[in-house]
Amino acid sequence: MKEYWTSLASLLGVLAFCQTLLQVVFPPELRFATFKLLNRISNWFSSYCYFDITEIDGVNTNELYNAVQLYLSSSVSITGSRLSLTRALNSSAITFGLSNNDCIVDAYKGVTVIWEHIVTQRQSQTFSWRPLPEEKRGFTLRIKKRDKKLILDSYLDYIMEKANEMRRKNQDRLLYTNSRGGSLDSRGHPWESVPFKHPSTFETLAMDPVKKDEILKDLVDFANGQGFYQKTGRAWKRGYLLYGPPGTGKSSMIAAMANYLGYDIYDLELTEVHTNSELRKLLMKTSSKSIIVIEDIDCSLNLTNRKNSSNTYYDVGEMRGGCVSGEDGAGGNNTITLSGLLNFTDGLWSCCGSERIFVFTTNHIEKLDPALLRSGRMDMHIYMSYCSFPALKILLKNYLGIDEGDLDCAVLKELEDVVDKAEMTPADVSELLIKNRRDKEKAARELLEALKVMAERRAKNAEDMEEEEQEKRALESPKQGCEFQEEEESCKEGKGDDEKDDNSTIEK
Ligand SMILES: Nc1ncnc2c1ncn2[C@@H]1O[C@H](COP(=O)(O)OP(=O)(O)OP(=O)(O)O)[C@@H](O)[C@H]1O
Repeated sequence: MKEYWTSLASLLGVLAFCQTLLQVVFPPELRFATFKLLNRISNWFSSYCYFDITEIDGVNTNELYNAVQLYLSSSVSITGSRLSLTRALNSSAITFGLSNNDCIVDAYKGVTVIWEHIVTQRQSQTFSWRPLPEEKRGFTLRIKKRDKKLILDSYLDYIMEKANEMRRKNQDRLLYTNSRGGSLDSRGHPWESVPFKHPSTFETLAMDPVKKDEILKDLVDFANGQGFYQKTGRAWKRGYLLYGPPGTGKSSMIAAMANYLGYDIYDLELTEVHTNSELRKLLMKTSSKSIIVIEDIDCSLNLTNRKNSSNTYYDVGEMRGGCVSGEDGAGGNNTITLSGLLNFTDGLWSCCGSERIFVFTTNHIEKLDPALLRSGRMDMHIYMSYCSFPALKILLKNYLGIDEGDLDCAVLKELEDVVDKAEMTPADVSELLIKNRRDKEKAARELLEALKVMAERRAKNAEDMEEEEQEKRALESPKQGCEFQEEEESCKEGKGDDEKDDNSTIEK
């Protein structure tokens, strides 16, 4: 036993001597360099390479980290055995996350990669304008060296794209409004937001399917068009003008667009904006991937003023019951000019974000200034029409669960014959269907009756108007009779043109 202790003491003595010798021969700097060299040599021979993606890049949040976290959450939920669960503000979905220092395997185009979530304590709080989290989090991506090109060229982009898609699906939309008369909230923000839960979608929207498809394709092209807009040097934005009678689904269309693309909505109340510069500030505080809406643009701005005035300014004071103010070429007091509004959608300021859609709605397109309608201003003019037969079939399906085949052929034919003549809005048709939704037969019958009554009333009105016109003409001098006849004919021609326009979606 004594011998054993003596040998151990000698061994420790030798070790202490070797350590001292090592300290003398290899000072700490040299040791560090040697360690690095060995590391490099081992990396040289290793077939793997590593990428670190930290949560905070300097002081900014690293978007790639968030994207990886979200992307991995879908596979983690299936394969992981220990998960971290989170639910973001305004989100209706729970996100699964990789636990601290856990690994997960992913595959992309036949290549296997390994993700490790690394969490360490932050050493010291370096000075920064915002406090950093106590934990330092990051992902390490381990891949084979030969796959480096594929990973750098497309895998990371693929992750960003997938994450954006998931974010759009998970996140509830937000509806912003500026209806506080220009006042700012506690964060100095001019917009106030509430969760946007409008259930309208392109499936529930009652309109001609061909027109609907055209709009959907346009939206998809826009949302996927980053490359196109970059290549052509155009700002990544698109303008839609929705026009048509009240109750034809203009607001529902905006909600469907937002739900389809996963964009937030900024509902701009123009009557609450006093100057062009205020308008500009509001625009600057909107985010990308959003729809900026000005509803009833003809009521928000008195655009007809232009025709009566040599100055091209439009006073919103008048619409608010205020008084007309002086000229405001560059955004002076209490006026928004048409040029200010056009700058808002078209000018340099409109490009302070990207992927934005502008939607103007109006019940009276004829009241709008031609400058607003000119080619290039609003890319697509969409007429929201009275209920047509294809739209009626969608409403019957949505509200009553009735397919074309479920209805008596004779009833279907009658509905088809009468629906266009009735000029009933989808809103009115919906109301009728909701009222009798428990009894499908009765609902269809009553709808048919209502459509017939409306069609008769319209025909009678048209007849009365025609008679009135004729009486008026008869009262005029017989000398002018022939002139009137000519006018009438040209008038009829003009009307025909209008009707043709009304039934089409005009894309510029
Ligand atoms: N095309 C449509 N498809 C489906 N539902 C519709 C349609 N049009 C109207 N509706 C129904 O009528 C209601 C009112 O429609 P909406 O507010 O979208 O019309 P609008 O054209 O924006 O009217 P306004 O010009 O008065 O604002 C909607 O909530 C919806 O239920």
